[in-house]
Amino acid sequence: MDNSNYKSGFVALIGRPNVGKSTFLNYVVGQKVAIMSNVAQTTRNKIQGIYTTDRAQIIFIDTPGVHKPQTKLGDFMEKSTLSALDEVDAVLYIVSATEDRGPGDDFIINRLKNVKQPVFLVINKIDQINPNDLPEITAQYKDALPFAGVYPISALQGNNVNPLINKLIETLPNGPQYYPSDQISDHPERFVIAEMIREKVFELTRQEVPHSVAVDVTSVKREDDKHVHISANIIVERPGQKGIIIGKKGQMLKKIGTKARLDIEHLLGDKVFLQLWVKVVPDWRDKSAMLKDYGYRNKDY
Ligand SMILES: Nc1nc2c(ncn2[C@@H]2O[C@H](COP(=O)(O)OP(=O)(O)OP(=O)(O)O)[C@@H](O)[C@H]2O)c(=O)[nH]1
Repeated sequence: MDNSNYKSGFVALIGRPNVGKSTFLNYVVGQKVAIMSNVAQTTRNKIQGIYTTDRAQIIFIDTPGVHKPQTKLGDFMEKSTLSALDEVDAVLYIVSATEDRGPGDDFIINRLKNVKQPVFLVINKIDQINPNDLPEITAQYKDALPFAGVYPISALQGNNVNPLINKLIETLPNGPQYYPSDQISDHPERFVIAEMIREKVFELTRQEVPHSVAVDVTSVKREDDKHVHISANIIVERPGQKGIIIGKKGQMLKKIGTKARLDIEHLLGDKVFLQLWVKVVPDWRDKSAMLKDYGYRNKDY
């Protein structure tokens, strides 16, 4: 096969929390790789989703929501977001059509001013607005940067996503297919498994448990060619949070485990035994050394 016209490259997704970055990634990559939630700032790591066809490969970097750092974790997240921008071939700046431009956007726009690669403005959630309002929404952003293109989309329904992908491919340099076509994420399985468990914790406990929850997958063992045994710790900051996650007679933890197991089985295509423990580690977010242990590694993600 002649590969000389093959296009490939890295694309960063950037935008305020909750604008739909994970939803976009999931739509394009076609499988659940990034945590999705109504709660802001759940995407803590740069998660890569890989889109591959016979003419192009796009490796998406899902940056955490940009926000003002208050803890070492926040600091770390911000650094990794910004350094990602220097390494990519294009940037998708995603905004939500349902929210006005705010200080968070000004912050991002300021950072993007130094980016030399093409930046596309993606206006998401257009399924939520009256089409007549689109010009007014677009006007809030369109002159803020020399955008390489403006794309109103619905990441949830897929509207107008294909033209955006085609334009992105056009923009990318000629290059090799970096990853095999069946690979959707270059993260270790453990990371995706931890994210799936974290997602269930948020989904089921809602507002009761704050974002100071980490999941540490301690072992993934294959019993035979159809069965996988997984152990993981859910790490919280306070005993009260532990109580909520365990629930009355362990009911909540059981529910979290069952829902997470089904997702993990779907991911791995195997039967899974999932064992969950809840651990209290006070102030883990402020302990830099421990961030490493819980998988927030600057180099890897
Ligand atoms: N109606 C509608 N809802 C959307 C669309 N895209 C995302 N959402 C919803 O918006 C919420 C936030 O979406 P996410 O994909 O988690 O947002 P995110 O930008 O990754 O958020 P962070 O991880 O906090 O940075 C979810 O409830 C999504 O279902 C869309 O195109 N239309």
